[in-house]
Amino acid sequence: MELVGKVAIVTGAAQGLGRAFARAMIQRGAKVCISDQNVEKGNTSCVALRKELNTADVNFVKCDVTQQDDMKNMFDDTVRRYGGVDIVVNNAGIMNERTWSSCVDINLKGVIQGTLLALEHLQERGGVIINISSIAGVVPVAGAPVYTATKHGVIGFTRSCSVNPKVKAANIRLACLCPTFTDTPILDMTDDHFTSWSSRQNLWKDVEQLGIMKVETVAQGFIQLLLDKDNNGAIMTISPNRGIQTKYYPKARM
Ligand SMILES: NC(=O)C1=CN([C@@H]2O[C@H](COP(=O)(O)OP(=O)(O)OC[C@H]3O[C@@H](n4cnc5c(N)ncnc54)[C@H](O)[C@@H]3O)[C@@H](O)[C@H]2O)C=CC1
Ligand SMILES: CC/C=C\C[C@H](O)C(=O)/C=C/C=C/C=C\C=C\[C@@H](O)C/C=C\CCC(=O)O
Repeated sequence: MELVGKVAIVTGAAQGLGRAFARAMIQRGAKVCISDQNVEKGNTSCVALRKELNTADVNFVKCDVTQQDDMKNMFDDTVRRYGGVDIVVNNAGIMNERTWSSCVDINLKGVIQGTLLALEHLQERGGVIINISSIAGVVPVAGAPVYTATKHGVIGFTRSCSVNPKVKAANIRLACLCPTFTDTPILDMTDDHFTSWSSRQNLWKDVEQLGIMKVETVAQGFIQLLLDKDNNGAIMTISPNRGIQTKYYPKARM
């Protein structure tokens, strides 16, 4: 029960990896706010987690990460309910090369907004910010250039925040999680998600090459990243062929 007394927020947690991250933290004693733009799925998942884990320490808040008011309300509601925040997981993300501007709004700007609000809320008692990137944040992906740009941006932003002296002085830690393909609805992509300069077929070749991991496998890596107290600025990749690898980039030259 390593997270007893801790309060966590997870965005995009109505399903998929976000719900798995929330479950794993609740199982370790944390009180968790799950948020999502999908109210129906969010409420259903909240009820299911309460029943499955026999706890009342999970609540759902509607939050579209592209809406600043929603984001602020998510934090304020959590502080009102649980007295503070210790862990913020900026997880919400989509794969859509056609509506590429909304992909940037959700996958990158949403993570930036969530991180900036988290830094404000964690200043007093410190804490951890885990931003969900992807292996597409580390390697080029011909089939999904916009998605890849957002995930590269998440890593650059997170690492830059991690080397800020103010962040270290406030006892705040930031890290990125970079899994490869994992069995969630995001994989239910169709050709409508792509343009002539991206390709579902091309991306699916990568799926076939890399394989598809179970959500539980990625959640194990997430918990390992969360509980490692000395990994500020770390990038954790998780893949079928190389397992969990944590990388530390050279410190920035000031
Ligand atoms: N499943 C995979 O193969 C991989 C996923 N990822 C990343 O993991 C994160 C979670 O993805 P999955 O669980 O796989 O996808 P998913 O599609 O199962 O879940 C994404 C969740 O985000 C929510 N969401 C979408 N737009 C939102 C918005 N504007 N505001 C708030 N919530 C919103 C959706 O309603 C959904 O519940 C994403 O950032 C994704 O890029 C990274 C590597 C691999
Ligand atoms: C359906 C798309 C949904 C989500 C995409 C997700 O973020 C994702 O995992 C994307 C992966 C894209 C991979 C593309 C190319 C892979 C190239 C290979 O060379 C493998 C690269 C690195 C492997 C790293 C390892 O540890 O094995």
